[in-house]
Amino acid sequence: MLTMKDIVREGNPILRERATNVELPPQQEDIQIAKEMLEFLKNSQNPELAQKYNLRPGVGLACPQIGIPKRIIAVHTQDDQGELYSYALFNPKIVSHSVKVTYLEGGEGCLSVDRDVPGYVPRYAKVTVRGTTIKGEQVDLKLKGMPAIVFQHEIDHLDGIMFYDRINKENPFTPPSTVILNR
Ligand SMILES: Cc1nc(NNC(=O)[C@H](CC2CCCC2)CN(O)CO)c(F)c(N2CCN3CCOC[C@@H]3C2)n1
Ligand code: NI
Repeated sequence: MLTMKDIVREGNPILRERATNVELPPQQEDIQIAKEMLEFLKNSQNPELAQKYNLRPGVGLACPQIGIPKRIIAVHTQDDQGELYSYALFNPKIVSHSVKVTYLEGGEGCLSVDRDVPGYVPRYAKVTVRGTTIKGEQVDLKLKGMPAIVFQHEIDHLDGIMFYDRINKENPFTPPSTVILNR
């Protein structure tokens, strides 16, 4: 099982590289990686397991964060209606998005960043993400709210972008012109 020792931290150049597409249909090796990433997120949200294995809680994970530069992400989060979004996706990409942007009121963090970086991280309020599931099906996920933010954070990792790259340098708490999500 994946634990925090498997998570590379900022300073590792892999976090600044563009990850490569995986071969489709997904091969067993990549399916295994995707499953382990999703399992890590579930474990990290289980109080007993998180404490037992000293896991930082996570709702998303990108493959470069475990030292493998492949375009694989895992997301395990709920939206504000409490609906569960639990996906591992191969070669995900944003195929459309809203003009509107939103922010997590409390800012963002990252399992690869062992420090607080305050500030609003602008994200599209709505996105359609296209990718391939573990079953090999292509899906178009229409997302808003927390799931939309998580998928954008993870897809950024595949392009070597860290959340703090998007914080306004002059005024990190630039008043958002749109809805603010409560974390
Ligand atoms: C928002 C949040 N970010 C948590 N951590 N950071 C992460 O997931 C990073 C990715 C997220 C940072 C902002 C957007 C994506 C990891 N990243 O670096 C991957 O690239 C959380 F842990 C968390 N929640 C709320 C839901 N809760 C349910 C019960 O279990 C605990 C869990 C805690 N919400
Ligand atoms: Ni991250």
